[in-house]
Amino acid sequence: MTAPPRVLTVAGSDSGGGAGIQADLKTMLALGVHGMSVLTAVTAQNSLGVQGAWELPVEAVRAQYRSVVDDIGVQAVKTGMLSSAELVEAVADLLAGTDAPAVVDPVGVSKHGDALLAASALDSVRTKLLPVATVATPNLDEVGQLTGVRVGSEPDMRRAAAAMLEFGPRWVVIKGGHLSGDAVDLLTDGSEEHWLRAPRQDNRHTHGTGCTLASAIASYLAKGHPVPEAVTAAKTYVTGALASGFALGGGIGPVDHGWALRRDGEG
Ligand SMILES: Nc1ncnc2c1ncn2[C@@H]1O[C@H](COP(=O)(O)OP(=O)(O)O)[C@@H](O)[C@H]1O
Ligand SMILES: Cc1ncc(COP(=O)(O)O)c(N)n1
Repeated sequence: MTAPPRVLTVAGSDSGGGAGIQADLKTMLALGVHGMSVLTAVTAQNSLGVQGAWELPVEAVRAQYRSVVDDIGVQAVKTGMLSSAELVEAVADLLAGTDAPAVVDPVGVSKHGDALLAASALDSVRTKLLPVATVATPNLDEVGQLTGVRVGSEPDMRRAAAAMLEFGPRWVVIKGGHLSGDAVDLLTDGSEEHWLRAPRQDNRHTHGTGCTLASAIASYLAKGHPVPEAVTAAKTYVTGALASGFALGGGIGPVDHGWALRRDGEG
């Protein structure tokens, strides 16, 4: 068998298995690419929230990245929780020296409102990380934190996208998941505009949606799809995963990463 495309996630661990590295690797398996990971932080996390978080030393992050990229090679990289300014800057430097598209999910806070990025790291995200992103995928809270643009409606998403593009990513996806009505995301590079619309799933088990979307984009890019096709296919994957998200624990359960594998009616 020939090797599948290789995708690397640089992100934090979610012990509950719904978001972070665990969501990324499950998404990659479901989409038929070889998933690899550089761990940036460990969280004690479950359906109720984040009970603790511990960052890895910057040398440990650099060493994992070099081990993977120098031997195995990557066709796409996805970044998630980066925790501190020091880690943001180290990862931005590593991405700048890698010849593969980078999907940057500028993770700020968890669904429960727990901080996953220090406030002091925001400036490094703006000036170091976003300029090396092929696609940036902020949610509305992250857009607010990074640009100051508050999005309350679809027209505001255009202004938010323009403000994000000023930091230098090639493309931006403004995720409208937190608005009401249809789940609408705006993908743009400043000249093309693609509105990606899916019916809102009436399901509170949405833990990991952002990580899943970004990893799916990276997986489709690694398979050779251009950005608009990759983001459209990733939106279809996350919508299906959300539709069959399930209860686990006493709070917000995970999306179902395996839904696309079970479409043929198996177990
Ligand atoms: N209830 C929902 N129904 C359908 N799609 C949703 C729903 N909530 C979020 N999404 C979609 O999931 C993806 C992740 O968005 P969002 O939940 O806003 O990100 P994050 O996890 O970073 O907060 C987006 O494509 C968004 O439109
Ligand atoms: C380690 C880690 N990384 C990212 C998220 C964000 O995921 P979500 O916004 O879906 O809660 C998370 N909760 N934990």
